[in-house]
Amino acid sequence: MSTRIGVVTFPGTLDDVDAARAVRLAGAEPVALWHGDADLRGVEAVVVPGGFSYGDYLRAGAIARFAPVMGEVVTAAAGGMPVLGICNGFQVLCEAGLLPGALTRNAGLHFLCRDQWLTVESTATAWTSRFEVGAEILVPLKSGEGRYVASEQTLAELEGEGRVVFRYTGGNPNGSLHDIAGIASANGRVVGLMPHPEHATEVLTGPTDDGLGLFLSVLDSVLAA
Ligand SMILES: NC(=O)CC[C@H](N)C(=O)O
Repeated sequence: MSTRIGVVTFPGTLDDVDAARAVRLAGAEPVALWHGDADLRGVEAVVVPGGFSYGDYLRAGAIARFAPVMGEVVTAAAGGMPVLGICNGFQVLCEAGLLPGALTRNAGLHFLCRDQWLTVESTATAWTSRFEVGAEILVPLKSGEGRYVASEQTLAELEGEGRVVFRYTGGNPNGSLHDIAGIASANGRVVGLMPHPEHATEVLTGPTDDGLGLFLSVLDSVLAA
């Protein structure tokens, strides 16, 4: 029986179809999770995908964190379930308190849409174990509120505990502090990143298939649990 991985849909989510496809390409079974249902349907990991949940009103991710499904995601994460937040999903995970810091307007105040090089800084997470530390990967970036900020103390903790998972390389596109593109929770089970690995799972449709490694990694972590 294949691993069941939930993919959350809020009003305004755009990237749930690609996230489900990435899950399927990795060999797992995607399970649709509706924002209004406080039910994770027996999944073993969750992806919170990108888009414009609730139209980015107030702040990107600020309303989505109150959706009934997010209460279940927070509880499951506390129990060690792997959770991946991509772009708007990363914003939602920060708003929900599963990851520290916040995503703010890009330094240039423009929405950016481009392919972006990242360095994998940590393989000690549920979502990056299949990579090599220092690997450079190319995946799409498309966001208006992608500038990662956090207090000096939080940044020092993230750096000191090896929880910066992805860093922008070849230029910082949005002014993120410490060039941070993605971070992990203290136990390495929850990861959020602004660029989109689910759009880079096959060379036919993405710039590379570099993003597939995240979806393959989580299968190892679920099997090992
Ligand atoms: N691609 C996305 O998920 C975009 C996230 C959010 N709407 C932003 O513009 O920052």
